[in-house]
Amino acid sequence: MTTVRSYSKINLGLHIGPPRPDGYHHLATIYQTIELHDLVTVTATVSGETSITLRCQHPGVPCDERNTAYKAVAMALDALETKAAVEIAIDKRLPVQGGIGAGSANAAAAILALEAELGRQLTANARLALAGGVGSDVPMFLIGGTMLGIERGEETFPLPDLPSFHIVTAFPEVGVSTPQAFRDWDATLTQNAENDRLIEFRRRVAMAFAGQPGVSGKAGDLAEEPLLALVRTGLENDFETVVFPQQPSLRALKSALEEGSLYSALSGSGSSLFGLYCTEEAAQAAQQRVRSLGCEARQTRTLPRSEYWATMFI
Ligand SMILES: C[C@@](CO)(OP(=O)(O)O)[C@H](O)COP(=O)(O)OP(=O)(O)OC[C@H]1O[C@@H](n2ccc(N)nc2=O)[C@H](O)[C@@H]1O
Ligand SMILES: Nc1ncnc2c1ncn2[C@@H]1O[C@H](COP(=O)(O)OP(=O)(O)O)[C@@H](O)[C@H]1O
Repeated sequence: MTTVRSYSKINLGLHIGPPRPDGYHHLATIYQTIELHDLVTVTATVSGETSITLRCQHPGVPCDERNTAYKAVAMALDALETKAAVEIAIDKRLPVQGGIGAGSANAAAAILALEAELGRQLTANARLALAGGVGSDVPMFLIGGTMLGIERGEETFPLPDLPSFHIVTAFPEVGVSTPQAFRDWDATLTQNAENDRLIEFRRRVAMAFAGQPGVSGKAGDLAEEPLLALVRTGLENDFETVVFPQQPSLRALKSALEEGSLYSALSGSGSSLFGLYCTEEAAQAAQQRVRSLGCEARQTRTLPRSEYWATMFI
C-alpha cells in the first residue's frame, strides 16, 4: 500500500490564446504548487488480468474509468506492459471543479504510487507524455514548485522557485466547468492579437525570473523579486473576464483577499480564489474577511519543488 499527498496548485497569471485545431486552447500560465492536498492510496499486485477499483467519498467524483486517477493507472499499466490488480482510494479534501487542479493532481499521484507499488518506473518522457494524455495540468504535478505552462498547459517547465508565501484560498460552493469557461471566453472575443499576448507574457516571465531590468521599465531593479516584477507589470487571469460576470459574488471574495496581499486572483478557471501574503497576520486577517462573507477559507502556503518531492510520500 502506497499513500501519496496529492498537492494542489494555483495559477499566477493565465492568458488564453486562440483555439487549436484539436479544440484545446493555446495558453500561457505560471503554475505554483501549494500545500493543500488530497490523499491518494494505491495497492497493486501483478496478476494475470488487470482489474482496477476506485473508492472516493466525494459525491462529485466518478469512481469509474472517468476518474483521472483511474485513467492514469490504466494508461501507466499499458505503458509498463504489465497486468495488475489495482485498488485506488482517494481521500478527497479539496473542492471538485475548483481550479486548483485537485483531480489532475490525483492522476499524477496515482502514477507515482503505482510505480512505487510495482517497483518499476516509466521513463521521464513516457510519464510526462502519459500525464498530458490524462489532462492538460497533470504533467505540472510531475515537476512541482514554480513552473511555466504553455501549449495547452501540458508543456511545463520548471522556473526558479519563488520564496514560500502565505496563502489564503477561498472555496466558494459553486463549481466552474473548465470546458464551459473556455467556450465562454471564445464567445466574448475578437481574437486577432491573442497569440501576441501569450508571447508577451512568456517574455515578461523570462525577464522577471532572469532578474533583468526593463520589466518595470525602470533601471536598477535587477534584484527585484520575480513575483513583484510580474505584479507590477500586470499579472492577470483571463478567466476572470468570463467567470466574474456569471458569478458576481466572486468579485467580492477577490476584494476581501486583496487587502494586504501581494497579489490575489481566481485560480485556473475557478471557482477558487487566492491571495498571497508576506506575513501570517495579513493572511489571518484575509481569512477572517472571506469567512465573514460566508465562504470557506483556508490558510496555507506555496510549496517549493524540493519540499514538494520530499514530503509527497507518506
Ligand atoms: C485551464 C486550466 C488552468 O490551470 O484550468 P483548471 O482546470 O485549473 O481550472 C487547466 O489547464 C485545465 O486543465 P485540465 O483540467 O487538466 O483540463 P483538460 O482535462 O485537459 O481539458 C478539459 C477541457 O477544457 C478545455 N481546454 C483545456 C485546456 C486547454 N488548454 N484548452 C481547452 O480548451 C477543453 O474543452 C478540454 O476538453
Ligand atoms: N480524481 C478526481 N477528483 C476530482 N474530480 C475528478 C476526478 N476525476 C474526475 N473528476 C471530474 O473532473 C472534474 C473537475 O476536476 P477538478 O480537478 O476537481 O477541477 P479543476 O480542474 O477545476 O481543478 C469534475 O467534474 C469531476 O467530476
